[in-house]
Amino acid sequence: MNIPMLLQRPHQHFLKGLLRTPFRRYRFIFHPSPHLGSGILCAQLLSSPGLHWAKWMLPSNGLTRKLCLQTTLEEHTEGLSDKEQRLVDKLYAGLIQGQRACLAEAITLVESTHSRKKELAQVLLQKVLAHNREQEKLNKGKPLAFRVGLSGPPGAGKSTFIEYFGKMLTERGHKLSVLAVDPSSCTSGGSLLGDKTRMTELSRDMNAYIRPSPTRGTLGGVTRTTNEAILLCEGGGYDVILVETVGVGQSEFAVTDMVDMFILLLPPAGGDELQGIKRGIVEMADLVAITKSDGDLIVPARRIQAEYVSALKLLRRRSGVWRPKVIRISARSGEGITEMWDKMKEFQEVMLVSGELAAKRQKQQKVWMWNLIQENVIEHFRTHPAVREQIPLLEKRVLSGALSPGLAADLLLKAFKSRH
Ligand SMILES: Nc1nc2c(ncn2[C@@H]2O[C@H](COP(=O)(O)OP(=O)(O)OP(=O)(O)O)[C@@H](O)[C@H]2O)c(=O)[nH]1
Repeated sequence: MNIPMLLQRPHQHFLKGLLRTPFRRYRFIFHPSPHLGSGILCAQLLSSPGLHWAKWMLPSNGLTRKLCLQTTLEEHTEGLSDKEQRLVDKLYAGLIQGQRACLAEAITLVESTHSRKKELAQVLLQKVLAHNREQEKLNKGKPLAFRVGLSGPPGAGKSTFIEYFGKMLTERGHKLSVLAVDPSSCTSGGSLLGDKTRMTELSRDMNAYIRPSPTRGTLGGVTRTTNEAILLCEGGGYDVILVETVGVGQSEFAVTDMVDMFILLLPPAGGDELQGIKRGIVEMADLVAITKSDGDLIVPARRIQAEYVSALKLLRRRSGVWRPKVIRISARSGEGITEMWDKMKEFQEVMLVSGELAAKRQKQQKVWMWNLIQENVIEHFRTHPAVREQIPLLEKRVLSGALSPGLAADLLLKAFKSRH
């Protein structure tokens, strides 16, 4: 049902009352008078928990804008069929009881590109988030899981390390989940990262959950689903979450925005082999571990360690309480791995006590939100009818040099704004 409404300044108190009513089933069309404080109104509308659909009539030029499409858990739940409700309830119950099959199905739901499934995933996520918040309160505000990013060039020894490290953690009573981010799998359609065959023993361990990278979507899409998968794993009681990424491209940078601690694994190899490692990513590392420090490789491992110790000294400090460390490990002999875990726990502790961890997570939430907005806005722009039809021609003219890129961008933006 559509309910047209004229709002004027004296009616603001009426609006406040209205915002408290359960008007989920209605559609509201607001006609504010020109002098009405529209900013205040917008803010009130957007913060209204039940608002599902509203149209904003701009009286000056008659333009109709969809002001907001804000959906809430309550509304989603209301709109679910019995079958959908049963699915969400089943996944939620199974997930928080620690059933791996339910966690796997929940992550598949989050990764789905089907619009209805995406909605169901959001309902489930909201429930899991509420559960996680509750648990965190019981945990005296301490985060439920230690989120660790792990990156390194191909062949650095990541999977061998995860297998050893993961077994050590589960033997100590931890629950570990390994999530992979590999944007190359989006184009190639297949991924080895996080592949169970790479970590045969760990994948059989009931206290470990290994999830390969989704093979569809953009890097933005993959990071979104990985972020959501982290929350689901936390709901499932996993207290250590490793996010593994291959050391090429932008994926490691994306991962640093999802985790509490970022670890770089480097093989004891010369400069040539390490060229694939972007300098910037070394700067992001909280811990650098030189792998394969055993047998004949101990000597080169020591050399690389010394090189990185000096290199890190020159870098600007990112934390007031933690200095990045460089250690040597071997997943074959096990050397250095217990010490590595000790260092990781030390990092977590100092970051927690100093408040840097909470600040970092807050900042990450904001980055995550803006990344999603950025991706959606660009998509919206590209698919806008007025823009879409002009893109091929303008691109051609830019390529031939007949039009400057700046002017082409201006023209497209103008087309976007004029028929928005
Ligand atoms: N000597 C020695 N060799 C190792 C160690 N860890 C891994 N390797 C070897 O290094 C090679 C690469 O190891 P992986 O664990 O597959 O490396 P990765 O980084 O997962 O490689 P990608 O799957 O290509 O990303 C294998 O041949 C391993 O046997 C170690 O601690 N010591």
